[in-house]
Amino acid sequence: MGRVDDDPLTLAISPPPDETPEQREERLKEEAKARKISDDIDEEIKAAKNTQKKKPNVKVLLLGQSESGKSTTLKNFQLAYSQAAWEAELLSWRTVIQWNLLRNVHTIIDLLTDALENERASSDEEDSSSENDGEATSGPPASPTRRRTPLIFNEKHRLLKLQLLPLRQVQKDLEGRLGASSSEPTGQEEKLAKKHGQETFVRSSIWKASLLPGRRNSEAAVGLPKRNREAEVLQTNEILAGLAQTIKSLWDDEAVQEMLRRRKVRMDTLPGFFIADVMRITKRDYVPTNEDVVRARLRTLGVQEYHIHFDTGPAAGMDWVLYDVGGSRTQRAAWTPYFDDCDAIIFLAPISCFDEKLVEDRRMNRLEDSYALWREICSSKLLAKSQIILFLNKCDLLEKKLRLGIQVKDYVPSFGKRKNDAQTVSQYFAQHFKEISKQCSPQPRPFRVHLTSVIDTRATAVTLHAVEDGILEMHLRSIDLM
Ligand SMILES: Nc1nc2c(ncn2[C@@H]2O[C@H](COP(=O)(O)OP(=O)(O)OP(=O)(O)O)[C@@H](O)[C@H]2O)c(=O)[nH]1
Ligand SMILES: [Mg+2]
Repeated sequence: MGRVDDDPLTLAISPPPDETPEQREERLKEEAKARKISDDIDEEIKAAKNTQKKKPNVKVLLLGQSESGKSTTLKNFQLAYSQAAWEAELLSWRTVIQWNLLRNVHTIIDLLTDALENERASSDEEDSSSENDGEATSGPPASPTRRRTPLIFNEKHRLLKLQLLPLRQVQKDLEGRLGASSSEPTGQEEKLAKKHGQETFVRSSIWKASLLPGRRNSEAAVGLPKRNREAEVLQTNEILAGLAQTIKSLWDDEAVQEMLRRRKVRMDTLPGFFIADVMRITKRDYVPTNEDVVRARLRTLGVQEYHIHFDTGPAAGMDWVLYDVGGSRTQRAAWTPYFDDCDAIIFLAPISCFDEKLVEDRRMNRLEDSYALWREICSSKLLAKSQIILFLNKCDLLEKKLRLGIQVKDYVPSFGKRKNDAQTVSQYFAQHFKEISKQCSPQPRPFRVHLTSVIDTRATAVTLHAVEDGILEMHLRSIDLM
C-alpha cells in the first residue's frame, strides 16, 4: 500500500515546494474562495431537495359511485389525523343529523300516508264488515295496489301524523341552512320525497362554516343575519325536543314496523339512519359523537378539497391534499381535471350493493356500475403512474344481507354454487376487480385491496395507517426520481 504522499492527486494539488509567502497567501485566498463557492452550491442543492420534498403535497383522490363511502372515508382521515379540527367541527354536524332524522320520519310518514290512502280506497270498495280493529295483521306483503288489504292502522296513526306535521317545515328550514339545491333523487326516501315535492339534494361544500357558533357568515348562511340564524337553530332544537317522544312512538309502533317489513323497507340499512336514536339526538345539549358523524349522510356536489397536516407518524410534517368528489353519474365528468399529478386514488366500491340498482339509472346494477367505473379508472393513461387502492366497502351490510338469506347467485349468476358467506363473496368480488386491474392498466401496477366498513372508525384507522405508509413510500420514491 503506497504512502499518502505518493498519491498523484495529493501531489497535484499540494503547494509547489518553492512557494513564496506572497504566493502562499494568494493560494490560500483562492482556495477559500473555491471552498465558499462549493459550500454555496451544496447549500443550494440541499435547499432544492428540501423544497422538492415539501413542495409537491401528497395528492389523493377519493373516487367511487354515489353512496360508496368516499366522504365517510374522508371523515376517517380527519378523525385520525386532524383531531383538533375534527372536534371543533363536531357541533356543526348536529344540523345534518337532525335533517337525516327528519328524512327518516318523513319516509315513514309518506309510507303511512300511502297505506292510509290505500286503506280508504279499499274500504270504499270492500264490505264494511271487513274492517278490523286496527291491529297489525300478519300475512303476505301488502301492496299499495292490491285490493282487500287488511287494515292495520287506527286513529292513533292519524293523530301521530297530525302531531308531526310541523316537522315538514323544520326539514325545509334545515335544507335552507344546509344549502338545498337540485332534486336528483337517491333511493327510496328520495323517490317518495320527490313524489311529495320535497327538496332532497344538499350541497355539502359550504354549510359547515355557517353552522358553527361564532363562525362568520358564509355563502351557506343564505342571507340570514347571525342573530336570526341562532334563533332559528334554537327553535329547531326546541321543536325536535318537544316532538321527540311522538317520533319515538311512531318508530316503536308495531303496525308501523309491520308496514315497513311488508314493504321491505329496511330503514336501518339506509344512509343517515338516526330515528332509533331519536331521544338521544334531540336532547337540548346534544353534541354528535364521532360515530354519529361518520353515520351522517350529506351528498357531495362537485369536487371538494381538504388539507390534512400530519403531526406524527411517517408522514409527520407533510401536508396531504385530499379530493372528495360527488359520485353520481352527472358528477363524474368533473373528476378528470384532478387526475393530473395525482399520487394515489382510493377507490370505494360498496360490495353490499350487489342486489341494488343505481338511483340515476334503474336498469344498472350497482356492482356492475362499480366494475365499469373501476375499469375506466384503471385504464386511464393520466393515472398510469398513480397508485390505486381499492376499498371493498360496506362489508358490515354485506354480512347483514347474507345473514338474511339473500343469495348472491340470484343477482350475480357467475357466482354459481359457491358458499354464500361474506368471506367467499368478498373474495370472489375482489378477484373480479383484480382481473380488471390486470387487464386494463396501461402498465403493470400492484393490486392493493382492503375489506372495509368505514363507519367503523377504529378498524378504518388501522387501514388508513397502512394506506398512508404505501402512499408515502411511493410519493418519496417519485421525488427521488425527479
Ligand atoms: N353500514 C355502513 N354504512 C356506510 C359505510 N360506508 C358509508 N356508509 C354510509 O353510507 C352513506 C353514504 O356514504 P358517503 O360517504 O356519504 O358516500 P359518498 O361516496 O361520499 O356519496 P356521494 O357524496 O353521493 O358521492 C353514509 O350515511 C355513510 O354513513 C359502511 O361501510 N357501512
Ligand atoms: Mg360524498
